[in-house]
Amino acid sequence: MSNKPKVLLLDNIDPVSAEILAGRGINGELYAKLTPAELEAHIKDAAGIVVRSATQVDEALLAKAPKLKVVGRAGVGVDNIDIQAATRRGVLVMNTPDGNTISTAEHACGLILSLVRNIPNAVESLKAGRWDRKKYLGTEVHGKTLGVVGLGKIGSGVAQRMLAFGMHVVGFDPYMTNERARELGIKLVDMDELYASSDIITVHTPLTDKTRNLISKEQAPKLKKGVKLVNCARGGIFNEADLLDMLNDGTVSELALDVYSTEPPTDDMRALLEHPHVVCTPHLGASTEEAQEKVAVQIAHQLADALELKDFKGSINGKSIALSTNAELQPYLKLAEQLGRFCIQLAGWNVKELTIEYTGKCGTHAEVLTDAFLAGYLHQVDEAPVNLINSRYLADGKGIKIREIKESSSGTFSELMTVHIGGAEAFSRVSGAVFGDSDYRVVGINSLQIEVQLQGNLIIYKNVDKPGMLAAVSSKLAENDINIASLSLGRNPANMRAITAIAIDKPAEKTILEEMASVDGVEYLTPISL
Ligand SMILES: NC(=O)C1=CN([C@@H]2O[C@H](COP(=O)(O)OP(=O)(O)OC[C@H]3O[C@@H](n4cnc5c(N)ncnc54)[C@H](O)[C@@H]3O)[C@@H](O)[C@H]2O)C=CC1
Ligand SMILES: O=C(O)CCC(=O)C(=O)O
Repeated sequence: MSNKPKVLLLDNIDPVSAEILAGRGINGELYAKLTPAELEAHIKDAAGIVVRSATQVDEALLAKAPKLKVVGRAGVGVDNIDIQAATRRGVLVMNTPDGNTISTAEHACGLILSLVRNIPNAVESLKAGRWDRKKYLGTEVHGKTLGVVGLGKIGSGVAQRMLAFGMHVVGFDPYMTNERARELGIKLVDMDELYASSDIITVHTPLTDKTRNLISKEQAPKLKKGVKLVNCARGGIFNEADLLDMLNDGTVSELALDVYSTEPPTDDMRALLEHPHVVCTPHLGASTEEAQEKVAVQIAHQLADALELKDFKGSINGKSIALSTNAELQPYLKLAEQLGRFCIQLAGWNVKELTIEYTGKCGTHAEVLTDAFLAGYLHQVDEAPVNLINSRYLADGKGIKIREIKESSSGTFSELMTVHIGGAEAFSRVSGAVFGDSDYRVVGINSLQIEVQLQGNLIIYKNVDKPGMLAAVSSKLAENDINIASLSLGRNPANMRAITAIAIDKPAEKTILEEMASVDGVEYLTPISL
């Protein structure tokens, strides 16, 4: 059996993806269509899976894929992937945001032209032996107003193309600046103005709570009578149940759909699809040779890069993971993770608030460093694996409140990470720093200076600061043949308390730790293994 990582390439992905993966030492297995049972069998040992829109990557499927690291979408929309479930499981989800832009924009324009010139109906009529020239009198788009909702890659592309046809283009997109709109020749308007002024409305947004039912009976009074509608984005942006009535009462004169809230559309959609003023295509926006090759090439490279932990382009649920390959960050990522491992063992599970204070330049990357800290902090959590993708999500699920503070550099250390542990019994603050390239140390616990390397087996205890303490505690190690590798002690004369960190050559058994903890004056003792 090959020990190369295996990636399932589903939904008729262009075979070029398998060739690219093979060149990167990855087994890409191409399957046009799998039954649920076959998919379950194949996904068991897969490190990656690439889909288009047909395969539903849901919680149930992810649960059957213990080795899965990456889900790749050869396309834009990820609505067939349960991002939350993937994030929870630490599985990276990535898409290819621009590989099919041109094809989809061209398809939307094709639909617009099909509508205004009755092309599909006219073709069908002629093929049926009729010569209906009068019936298929059309209209020009020149001089008419096109309303584009969603001025991202595809929406802007449609606008540009239809401007070339002489249309006026108005658009709505909360994230589009006036300056960029002006450059494109689009007039930015609010939705009410877009509804009121558009002869044709085309939508190019994702399906979200804000875009669902963007056009339904409710908007009818706002629309230009006989408006033409195009949806080449996602089913559900138009209220499908209302569209038939809106066509029948003349609110909408022509409708073009490429996408449906259920794909393939269910039987209750038949009346709408068969309506003479409806042009419909079976989700063909991205179905061109060029787009399919582009997305297959892009996703294969992206997936191979991610599996090699080289780059995370196109990642959707791994904001910080994209940064994690930054060479300068590596020592701080390691420090953060080791500090996380240290803190959870020091403070236990009752912590409900963690404040992470970044001193110096490392604060620029506070977000990814906190994710790394949390990955270390939650490393013992049973929902393996915990990584930069799901660590914050898991912390949230455990009700742990996370705060970040960024300070400019001050004091002894120019770069310092300090963790304030809310609700911990004995140890409420831990500071760590990087020495050289790869020497990670705790440099303070509570308000005391202490220096211990974040590696191997440690014992940390708090004690009354009185003569003979160290000898009494360390003798228990000597009696059990455990060598001390290093030792650091911080004292607070004001309250006569000290904290001691001992690095030992091998782990101490529970009975030895109990003996140490029972020494008179030891108030709290905990082993730490890193
Ligand atoms: N029919 C097909 O085969 C294809 C469909 N698509 C779909 O087309 C849509 C657009 O894709 P792209 O342009 O690549 O994405 P994009 O991310 O570049 O653009 C989406 C735009 O929608 C805007 N937007 C989000 N919420 C909005 C709202 N409430 N009102 C107005 N604008 C809003 C965003 O600001 C963004 O500019 C997506 O839904 C995608 O899944 C994409 C490729 C192929
Ligand atoms: O893979 C396809 O053909 C669907 C494309 C699509 O809808 C998308 O990329 O969002």
